[in-house]
Order: sequence, then structure tokens, then C-alpha cells
Amino acid sequence: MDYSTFPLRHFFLKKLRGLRFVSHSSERYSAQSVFYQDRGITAVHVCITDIEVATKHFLFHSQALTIMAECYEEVPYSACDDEIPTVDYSLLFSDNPNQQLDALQRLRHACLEYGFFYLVNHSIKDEVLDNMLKGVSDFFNQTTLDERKIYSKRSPLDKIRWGLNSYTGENREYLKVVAHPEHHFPSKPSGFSKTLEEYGKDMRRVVIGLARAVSKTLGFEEQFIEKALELKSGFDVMAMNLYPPNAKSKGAVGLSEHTDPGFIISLVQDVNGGLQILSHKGNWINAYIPYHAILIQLGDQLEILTNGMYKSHIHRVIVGNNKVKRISVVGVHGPSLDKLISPSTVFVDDEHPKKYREMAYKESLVVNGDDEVDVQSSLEKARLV
Ligand SMILES: O=C(O)CCC(=O)C(=O)O
Ligand SMILES: [Fe+2]
Repeated sequence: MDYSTFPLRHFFLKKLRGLRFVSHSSERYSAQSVFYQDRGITAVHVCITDIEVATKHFLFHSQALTIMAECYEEVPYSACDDEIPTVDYSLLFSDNPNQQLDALQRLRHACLEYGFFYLVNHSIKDEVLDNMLKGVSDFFNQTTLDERKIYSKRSPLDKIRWGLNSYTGENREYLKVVAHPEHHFPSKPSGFSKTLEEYGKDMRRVVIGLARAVSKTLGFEEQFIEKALELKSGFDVMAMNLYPPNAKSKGAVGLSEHTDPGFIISLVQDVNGGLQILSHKGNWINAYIPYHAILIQLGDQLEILTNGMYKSHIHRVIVGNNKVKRISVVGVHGPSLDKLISPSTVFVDDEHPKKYREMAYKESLVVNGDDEVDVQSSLEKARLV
């Protein structure tokens, strides 16, 4: 079997169905142990990134270990350079009806056939992006590592969360902050909070514009998504990631494969490198985000709302070939926490049975034992078929 072109999770799911994964009480994994017991696939993912770490932290059925060992040998993290569609934000609102229609058609195609696209002419000024990326870089300054430890997990209600995953298997430092409806930003370095606020405001404007345009691509009035997800009080988290250049002693994976919750996910970065997205055809595509463009990915709750028509896609970060450190800033733009999300009746009929159960957004964020600020996907928990 050619593992580089085959969607691995399906392969594992089939092969490992029925086997149990039991986590040790190791600190790193204990919070996720329940989660892993019925989501073998995520456990497998942890294992496959580094079998040595996996065996240290989990008790595995020996048959599962053999399968994982085989797969670990063969997975090369390779990806192709297939084109990722580009959407011109300004044209989505053009006064010229033909131009607008053309841009909306492009957006529909990108949502239907890809689930991710580069957004250009988005109206966020270069200096806002540059200031924000500089602020994030200063926050992650090596000399202040001890200072940011105050944002390590203290309570499930944390609004600011910092973490350093620099063990073999995942290689990333991150800061996650709640950015909407109210925002919680670190007070240091000076000016950082103001920079994030400015960027957050601009990005939110773009997200609301996209909600209107995406509604139109589905044949609805432009307020459809804003109302269905209650975006006015939407729960947004900003995740700032720092990936070091790969060192021999560390793992090639910056961030393991996952989808993200929410309506859409915005991503900006300082340098290209490492982000790979699994296409609907089952091949990994390298994302080479054009300078100052925003990568938009569709989130789980848009997939649920459209009953699987607009899908959220699995992605990961591979740092193996990176020569320099990379920073990415990810916005997970979600529905209101209390909003119940289920497939809209328009997308459900005899030929398209309901594929997801109803869940409040808040429930979907915490159902696997994670905290709201972690913004982890629970799409598999909502799936009915
Ligand atoms: O850093 C990246 O390119 C991707 C980050 C990501 O997927 C996430 O934070 O959810
Ligand atoms: Fe992500």
C-alpha cells in the first residue's frame, strides 16, 4: 500500500477497530486518556509521530503496536505542490455584478472542492500584519521563557494558555488567547496587547464579510451564517505558534494532524514552511501562503451546518525541512458558545440524511476533556454516520 497517498486515518481506523488504547497516568497525556479510549485514531496519530514516545506513554495492545511500527516505517510526511485556490476578498463585494458573481463562484468552488483557500486583497494593512507578527516574535523571545510560564494551565477556565511541546513527536511552542466576545491578551511585552487588539478587530471584520459571502454561495440571504452561528457573540480564540527549525534530536512534526472547530479558521505566518493540508482526494498539499495573504480553512461547525457539504479539512505542520523558525497566528472563529449547532434542514432530505447530531458549541469544545481555550475538534463525536 502507498501510504503517502492514502488517507491514513481511514486505514488505521479500519485496521485498529476494536483494539483498546489505555493511557498511562503520565502528566502529558492523562487529560486525554478518556478521549483516546474511544478515539483510537488520535492515539495512533500520537504513536505514529514517534513510536518510542508512544510506547512510553501508552499501554498498547501488542497487535496495534505491530501495525503502528509498520506504518511508522513507511510514512514519509511527503506532500505535493498541487495548487490551492485563491479568492479575492475585495471582488466578493465588487459593485460590478459580473465581477462579484465570478468571485462568489470561485469561493463556492474553493469551499466545495477544497475547504481551504488563500484570501488576497483582504483589506488588512501590511503594517497591522507586520506589527502583530513582530509582537508574537517578541513574546516568544528565548530570554523570557520563564516569564511566559505564568500562562501554563492553571484552571479549565483559563482565558490565556501557554504551552511548550518540544519533546520528540511534536515540536511547537504556543500561546492561545480568547479574542472575542471579550479579549484577554498578555500584558507583556509592552504594546503587544494593543497590537493583537488591532489585528483581532480587522480580522473579525474580514470574517463577518466572509460569513456573508459564504452564505450567498449557499444560495441564502447574506445574514444566514451570522444568524445560524450567532457570530455577533461568536467565541474566537487566537492561537500563536512558534516552530523551531528542526533539530536532529527533535521530531519532524510541529503539530499533529487535526481539524479545527468553528466557522472558519484564519492563518497568517511570517515565513513559509511546513503546513500541509489533506485534500478531499486524500493527498497532502503543501501550503505556500503568498506574502501577506490569509489562509482560510473551513471549520467543523460549518461542515455540520451544511450537513457535510462544506467540509473542514485535516492539516498538520511538518518542521522537518525548515531551516529557520516559523511563526503562525491562527484565528479560530466560532459560533456563540451557547448556540446549538446542527445541520440546517435545507441540507437534509431523503438522499442526504442528517450526518451530525446537535451540540452546543461550548459542549463540542469540552466534550473530549479539553478546555474551551484549547479549541480542539470533536467532529467525530458529532458524526452520526
Ligand atoms: O501553524 C500552522 O501552520 C497551523 C497551525 C494550526 O493548524 C493550528 O494552530 O490549529
Ligand atoms: Fe489547525
